[in-house]
Amino acid sequence: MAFEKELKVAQLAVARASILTKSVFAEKAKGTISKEDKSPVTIGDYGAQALIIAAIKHNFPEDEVVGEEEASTLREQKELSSKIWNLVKDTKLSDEDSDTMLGGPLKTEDDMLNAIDAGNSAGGAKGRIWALDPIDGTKGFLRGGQYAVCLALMVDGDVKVGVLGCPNLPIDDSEPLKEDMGAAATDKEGYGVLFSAVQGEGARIQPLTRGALSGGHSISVKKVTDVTQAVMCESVEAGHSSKGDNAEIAQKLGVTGKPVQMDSQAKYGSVARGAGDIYLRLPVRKDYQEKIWDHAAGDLIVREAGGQVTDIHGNRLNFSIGRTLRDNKGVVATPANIHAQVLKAVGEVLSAKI
Ligand SMILES: Nc1ncnc2c1ncn2[C@@H]1O[C@H](COP(=O)(O)OS(=O)(=O)O)[C@@H](OP(=O)(O)O)[C@H]1O
Ligand SMILES: [Mg+2]
Repeated sequence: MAFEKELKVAQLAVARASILTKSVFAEKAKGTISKEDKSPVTIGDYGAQALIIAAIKHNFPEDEVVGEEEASTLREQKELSSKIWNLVKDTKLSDEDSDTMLGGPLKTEDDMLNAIDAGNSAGGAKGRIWALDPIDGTKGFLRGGQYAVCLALMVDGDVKVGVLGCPNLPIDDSEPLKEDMGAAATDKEGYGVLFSAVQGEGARIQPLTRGALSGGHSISVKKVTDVTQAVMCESVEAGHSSKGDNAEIAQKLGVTGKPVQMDSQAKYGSVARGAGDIYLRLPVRKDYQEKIWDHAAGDLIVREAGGQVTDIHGNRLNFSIGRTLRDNKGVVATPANIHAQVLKAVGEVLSAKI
């Protein structure tokens, strides 16, 4: 097996960071984090980034990380920083060996800030670079809906390992897809999954637990024989993907069901396990460049599960040119057997608008 250690570190680091995000949400639900704070997402984002980067740096000191956050403002906000530190220092997997593999707990608040700042890679086509989104789907996280802790390893610009922690997706693959499944406030029975993929070795899912991660099974996209029955997933925010274009494309394909709206890369995970079939991300603003941390893990997981992922022009997502996907526009993720058909409909609808 290739990238065995990288996969294990990524899975455990994402699981540990997911635990932190759940504690933050629980504090918010209890009212311990006051409303004026507006900071649950900041706390979760910074805390999860610190934990994951510390784990990467412990195991692979030479690797670079493209992380969504940086700590310069946090260094000036002492109160916020110590709040985050209080959570970070106490977040553990229940399995001691696993924590040890991640380098154990962080030692000082300064270590935490330095770990956050180590996510400053410019990305690119050379070497080993991790792409990290500590909380993707921030709005979903705040609502107790879908969000994801996302980590991918790129080698020379090619995604080799992808892991998505989705604390609020159901463990049961066959549960029909609906928005806001689960509640992040608790370790609710039956919710929380970890998707992983290694290039060339398929995609897997396992329950996202506090203990050592084991078990699980391989997943694959659903082979859609009749596209009119396909389940489409789309962003919640109208500003992130055009709802109108999505509806027109659905109509062109004859899709009858309503699209399921969910935040974050949980959409990629859902397509990969066959709970959803088509994920379209249709540009709203011409100038917006998608960020690599919003797509790297999901792209690999869907492709390894038998799906195809391209932009709206049919080009593979290009993770090798920096922190953004500036060569691409939008995303079309589907089972391989319907990708050409969906892409054609996307092209027809979007070209009519230019
Ligand atoms: N204008 C525009 N167009 C496209 N995408 C944008 C745009 N603005 C932001 N973002 C990024 O969208 C990430 C969340 O994507 P989602 O698919 O989860 O969207 S949604 O929350 O369901 O609307 C979100 O990631 P998070 O910030 O981690 O939540 C952003 O990086
Ligand atoms: Mg994101």
